Amino acid sequence: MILTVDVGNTQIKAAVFEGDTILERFVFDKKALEKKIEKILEKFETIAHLVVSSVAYVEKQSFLAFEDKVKVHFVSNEDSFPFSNNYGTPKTLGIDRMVLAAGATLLYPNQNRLIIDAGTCVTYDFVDENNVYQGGAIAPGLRLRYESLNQFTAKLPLLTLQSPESYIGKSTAESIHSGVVNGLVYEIDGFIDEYKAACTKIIIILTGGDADFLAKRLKNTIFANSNFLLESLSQTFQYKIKND
Ligand SMILES: Nc1ncnc2c1ncn2[C@@H]1O[C@H](COP(=O)(O)OP(=O)(O)O)[C@@H](O)[C@H]1O
Ligand SMILES: CC(C)(COP(=O)(O)O)[C@@H](O)C(=O)NCCC(=O)O
Ligand SMILES: [K+]
Repeated sequence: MILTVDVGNTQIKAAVFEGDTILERFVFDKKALEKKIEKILEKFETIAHLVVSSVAYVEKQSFLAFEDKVKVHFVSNEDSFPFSNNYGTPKTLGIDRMVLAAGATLLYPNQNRLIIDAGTCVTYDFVDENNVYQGGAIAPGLRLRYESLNQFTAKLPLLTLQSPESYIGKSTAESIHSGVVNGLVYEIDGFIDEYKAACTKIIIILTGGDADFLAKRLKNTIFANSNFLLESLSQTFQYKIKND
C-alpha cells in the first residue's frame, strides 16, 4: 500500500493506493499536513511508501518525520521518467507537470496526449506519440483570475466562483464572472482546437481542482479526472521501482 501526496500551490491532495485502486482520497491545507499524514498512517497501517510531489513551499521534514513508519520518496526532476524531455529548461519544469506527463505516457501508450491541469495555474502539457515531452503552457487558474482582478484594480470586488448566465455581463459582477469563467473556458477550448488540428489522434485529460466545473462548460467533450495527478504519482513511483 502506498500513500501519494501532491503539494500544489493552493492545497494538498493525498490518496492511499492498493495497487492501482484508490482506497481513500484527502484534501487539506499545509497547516494540517503533519496531523493528516499521521492520521492516514494510523488508519492504513500497511502503507509502506510515502510518495511526495511538491511545487510549493513545505518543509521536507514534515514528511521525513514519518521515516520510522514508512519509506519516504520525493519525486524530483532527476528521477527516471518514461518519456524523453524536449523542454528547453528541463530543470525548471514543474514536478507536477512531469508527473502528469509520466502518468499519461504510461496509462495511454502510443498516442499523443494533452494533459490540462486546472489548479492554481492552468497548465497544458503535451507528450507526443513517440513519448517525447514537448512542452505546453502556463496560465492563471480560476481563483487566481478572480483575485488578480481585485488586487490589481481599485474598483473590482473580490468575487467567488459563480457560473455566468451569459457571455454578456449586465453588471460588474456578471462581467467579472463572464470574463473569468467564459474567458478560461474559451481559452481551454481554443488550445484543444489547436492540438486537435495539429494531431490526428490525441487523448486529452482534464484534471485539477476546477476540472469538473470546467469540463461541463467546454465545447469539446473531454474526460475529466480530478485524481489524475495522484494516479500519475502512483504510476511514476511504480515505474521508478521497476527501473532503478
Ligand atoms: N476548497 C477549496 N479550496 C481551494 N480551492 C478550491 C476548493 N475547491 C475548489 N477549488 C478550486 O481549485 C483550484 C485549486 O485546485 P488544485 O488542483 O487543488 O490546485 P493546486 O494543485 O495548485 O494546489 C482553485 O483555483 C479553486 O478554484
Ligand atoms: C506552473 C506551476 C506553478 C503549476 O502549479 P500548480 O497550479 O499545480 O500549483 C508549477 O508547475 C511550477 O512551478 N512550474 C515551474 C515552471 C515550469 O513548469 O516551467
Ligand atoms: K496546475
